[in-house]
Amino acid sequence: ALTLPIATTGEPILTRVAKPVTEFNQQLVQLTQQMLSTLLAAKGVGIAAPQVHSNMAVFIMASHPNERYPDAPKMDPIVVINPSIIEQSSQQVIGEEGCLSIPNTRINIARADQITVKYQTRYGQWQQQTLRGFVARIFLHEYDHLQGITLLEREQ
Ligand SMILES: O=C(O)C[C@@H](Cc1ccccc1)C(=O)SCC(=O)c1ccccc1
Ligand SMILES: [Zn+2]
Repeated sequence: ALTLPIATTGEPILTRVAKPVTEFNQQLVQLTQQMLSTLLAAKGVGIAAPQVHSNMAVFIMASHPNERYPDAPKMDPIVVINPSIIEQSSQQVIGEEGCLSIPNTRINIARADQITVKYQTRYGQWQQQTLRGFVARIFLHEYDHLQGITLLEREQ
């Protein structure tokens, strides 16, 4: 699977609301494979479909320890499709974030420390999970991308 060009600030795709996935077909599998290759090549911890010019409600989370979050969990990439947030803790944590679409930028963002989420796997199976800490932060960052929101809109 080859890597895809990453949209950067100013490209309209980053400001649009992504559309729900209805066809769990080979085309979707190929998109997720290309998103994963792009994510790994960019050494990120997440990537959303709009960032590779696709308007589908799909993102990948791939937490791994990094200089900013050295104790981040090392996890197998998770493909998240048609996500919704069921609950967010009122307790928030401020943390530094980057964005593959906003190069050379680090912004401190307040996010809920714990969230309950629902999403479909690449096979269309519904999952409901509670996420905490850095993984919850990644989910919320990618979920924002599906709403057409980036760090620049969240910056105080
Ligand atoms: O633009 C993206 O979605 C990728 C972004 C995801 C993300 C980073 C940090 C917090 C939440 C979500 C990145 O992976 S930026 C590169 C990176 O690995 C990183 C940058 C700053 C802090 C921690 C990690
Ligand atoms: Zn981003």
